[in-house]
Amino acid sequence: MTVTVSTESSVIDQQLAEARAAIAALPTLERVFFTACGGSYAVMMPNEYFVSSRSTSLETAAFNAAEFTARASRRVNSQSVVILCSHSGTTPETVEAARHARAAGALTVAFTHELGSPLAEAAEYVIAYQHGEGKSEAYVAPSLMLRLVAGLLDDHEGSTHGAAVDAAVASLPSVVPAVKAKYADAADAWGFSYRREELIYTMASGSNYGPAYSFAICLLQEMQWVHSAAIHAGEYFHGPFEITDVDVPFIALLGLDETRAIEERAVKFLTAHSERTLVIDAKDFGLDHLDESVRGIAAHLIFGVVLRTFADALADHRGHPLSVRRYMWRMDY
Ligand SMILES: N[C@@H]1[C@@H](O)[C@H](O)[C@@H](COP(=O)(O)O)O[C@@H]1O
Repeated sequence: MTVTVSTESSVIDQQLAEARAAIAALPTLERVFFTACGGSYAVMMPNEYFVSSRSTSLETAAFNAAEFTARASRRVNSQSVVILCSHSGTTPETVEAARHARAAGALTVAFTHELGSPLAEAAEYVIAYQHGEGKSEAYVAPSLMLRLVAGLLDDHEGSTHGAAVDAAVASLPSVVPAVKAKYADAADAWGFSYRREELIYTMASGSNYGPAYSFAICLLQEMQWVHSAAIHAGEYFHGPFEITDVDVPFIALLGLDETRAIEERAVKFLTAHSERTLVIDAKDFGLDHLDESVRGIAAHLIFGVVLRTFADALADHRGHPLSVRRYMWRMDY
């Protein structure tokens, strides 16, 4: 059995504080870019939503790392922060994006599980998040990135997101086990019922699009070899709703952020025309204790956990472990 050793939480707190202080010390900050690949890119999406919907002065964008480098935007410069993420720290596109951003004069902050990895070497600041056995839900990549971004906004604009986000993240170690237990039976029943399904779509908007995207491309396509696509709930009525039918499976997310009405409109149509829709509503996550100002942006942290519970159940009933790959990491590509 592989034992995954994670960095101590006190060390991670120090890394987070150092990265935040370095960003605050920039003479001018105009832009925050987020870039990564695959599941790590999906982690970026809610953070781009957070900056975009809350900031009064900063430009922001999230890119696949290969495209970030290929675009070679001249707006990536000394007035920019570039936040990167790679679990392994070895994904070549993400390492290259860090080198590119640094050469362009941007401040680079990398989230990775692997200290000493090429990405950790390439970036100026590194936050080594926890993963695997013994991890704390407060110290995984999505939680830490949200804390960094809230702190960045507070430092730059005098906002007060940090305390509420920190409190939300600190509550995760108690919220997550309860949520997992709550969905265990539903996930098992869904996994059994959908075990022979060849195609399952996902749908969401706003800060929850990232988890929907990650479930479609990482868990269904990569890890289960099930056809899928993440459909933006606002885009649903502009093409995708034509494939809706009684027997076409969807997982539709209802979040708590400003875009919930967009998701509700799509779910209303979907459930009227399909008998195979699983709706996961963040109102059922038990997040009422969180400050209302951050409940919406915190919900994606729980969607990730809940969707993983469904993926574990599906993998179990399909007899197809989530670790199996045909091509990834097995050959040159
Ligand atoms: N599901 C993801 C993939 O989408 C990603 O390509 C890969 C490398 O990612 P990272 O750069 O985070 O190591 O890891 C995971 O398996």
